[in-house]
Amino acid sequence: MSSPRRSVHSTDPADQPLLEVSGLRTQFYTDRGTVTAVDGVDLSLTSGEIVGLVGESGSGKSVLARSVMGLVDDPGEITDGDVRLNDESLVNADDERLNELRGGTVSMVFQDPMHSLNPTLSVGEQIAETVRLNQDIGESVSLSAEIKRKILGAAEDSEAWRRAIEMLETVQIPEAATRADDFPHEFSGGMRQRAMLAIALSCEPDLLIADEPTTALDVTIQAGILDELRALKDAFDTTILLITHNLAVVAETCDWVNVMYAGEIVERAPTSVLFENPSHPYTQGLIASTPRVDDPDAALKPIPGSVPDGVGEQPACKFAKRCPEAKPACYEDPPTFRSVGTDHEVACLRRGTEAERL
Ligand SMILES: Nc1ncnc2c1ncn2[C@@H]1O[C@H](COP(=O)(O)OP(=O)(O)OP(=O)(O)O)[C@@H](O)[C@H]1O
Ligand code: NI
Repeated sequence: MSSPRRSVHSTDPADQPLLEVSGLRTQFYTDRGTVTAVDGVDLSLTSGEIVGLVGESGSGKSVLARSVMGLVDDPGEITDGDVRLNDESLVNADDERLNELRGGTVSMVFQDPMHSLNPTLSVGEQIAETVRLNQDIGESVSLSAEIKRKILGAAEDSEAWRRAIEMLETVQIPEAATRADDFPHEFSGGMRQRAMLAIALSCEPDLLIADEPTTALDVTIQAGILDELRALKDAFDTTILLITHNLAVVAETCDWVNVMYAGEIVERAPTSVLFENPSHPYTQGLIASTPRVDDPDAALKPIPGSVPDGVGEQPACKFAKRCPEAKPACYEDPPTFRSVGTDHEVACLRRGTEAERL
């Protein structure tokens, strides 16, 4: 659904985005100094959209995702800005509330599946557990989960187990009924990633954050998972934030794309617009450095240099040092977003209307 971007300032509740990230800054206090991994990000997701977040390794995609979930690793913290889900602040929410939301409304597939599965429980049991928790949260406010489990006992357990197998089938684990008894170490990397997705989907979340959900998978299974994400969106109006450095995955799956560089969003547009008319020199560089599906033999032009590490002073435009179009002003004047087409915004002094453009 490529609905036009809705105004953040609209007073119509139907126009409110599901997720609204504003001015978000996340920093880590390390021996090297303070690392600013997310540096003033604004992001808005409307119900039923699949929104892509792309950028080179180290650009801050995972930290942004973890910040939204309230799961920033030590020694990091959110130092500025807000994350609002259905207009409720998550930055100010307590752990109890965050846990409640993470079990149902929001769920995340982490980039590192081995560290997010419990090694001591079978894969099926872990999915069944999520199903049970989700039912408890969804159905009962008066009865504690513990009591409810005792009363409902085996019947609910077998229902949760059946659902767990169904979810493993959904993410294309072969012989799901047998493999459900396996422990995470008995799964391949790709299967673990799919198991993580099964757990995330079994919450039937309103918002799914999927961090590189297909990276370890072969192309056929990758396509199946992407189909699954689209089907999920259609069936439940699930909003998905899809993080990847694979532009082909974005092109195929997302309604919108946000391009992230050194902790900042530098360009956003509907997917087709972004690929037909990339504007930011960084986006243009990313596309030129990626193999083309339609012309796999075309010469690739890597972007020279690398993503800054987020420590110390940066030029006003953090891409300036690597940018083929940089002018002295790019080092001095911070770029703000400019419109370069319908729903198409870019943070670059060298873009915009003739009057704006450097
Ligand atoms: N726990 C941490 N402590 C210190 N710095 C961190 C920590 N986690 C992330 N960072 C730093 O934050 C920056 C952004 O990292 P992040 O993992 O978000 O990048 P990414 O875009 O997800 O990259 P990739 O595509 O490789 O997954 C990097 O400079 C990284 O070193
Ligand atoms: Ni990452």
